[in-house]
Amino acid sequence: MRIDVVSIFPEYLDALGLSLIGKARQDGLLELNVRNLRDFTTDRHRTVDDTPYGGGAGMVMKPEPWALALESVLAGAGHSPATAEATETAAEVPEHDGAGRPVLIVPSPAGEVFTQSMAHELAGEEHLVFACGRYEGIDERVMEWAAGSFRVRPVSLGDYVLNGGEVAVLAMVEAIGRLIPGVVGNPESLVEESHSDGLLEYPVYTKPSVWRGRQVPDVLLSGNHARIARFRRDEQLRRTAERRPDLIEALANQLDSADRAAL
Ligand SMILES: NC(=S)c1ccno1
Repeated sequence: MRIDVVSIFPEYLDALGLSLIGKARQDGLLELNVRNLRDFTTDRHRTVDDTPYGGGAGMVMKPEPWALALESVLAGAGHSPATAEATETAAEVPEHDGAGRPVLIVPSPAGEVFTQSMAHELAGEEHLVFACGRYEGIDERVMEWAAGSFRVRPVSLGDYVLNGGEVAVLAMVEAIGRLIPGVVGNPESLVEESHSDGLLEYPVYTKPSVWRGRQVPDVLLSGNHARIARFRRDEQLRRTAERRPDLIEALANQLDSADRAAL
């Protein structure tokens, strides 16, 4: 997978050189390129923002530096940018082109919510591009223009506001990157995770069996795999009902009688 990121704070993404994602890059499983949006400005002050039309507080990111930066991303990946005249909106781009176009992910509180399911979906893509907005956001015409060459997806980590998209990109690249085959040493560890089956994960324990007077649940020391599996499923259900009742609602018709007994 190829990932391109455009930001006015490229050093924010340095953390993606560490740990599993860093190793995946060294192993050639993941290519990551970071561009500084200011390198695509033309004035002495490398200006990337201006006042909003219609008034209001804050500043808006200018469209032209973004278009130049995204055209550089396309060129770097061997794509030819669609001309602005060729397509006014994504709707005008033939569907079969969609599969070939990179996904442009724009972190925004106004986006669709990022989920584990979306992470799996995006982990199957060949080329992801992340546009890190700052200030009050990016001129909307950039997303309209980009739809001619990208599948544009505004995405939110959750219902809160950050100062920019960089922190969201760190989270999404980690969530997506770890799902790429070969990145996580033991793929089995990806199976029983929170949200992998629609439930929160069960509690985990390790040695010593008694720690500061607290005993590991006996069933986990029993060696009875059926009982252990039932205990873990019950803990998942209990935790999910307690912390995320919305997820239980979504699974209501999939729970069997043993599951319901745990709630
Ligand atoms: N909630 C998200 S992803 C965000 C991006 C910028 N501000 O908030």
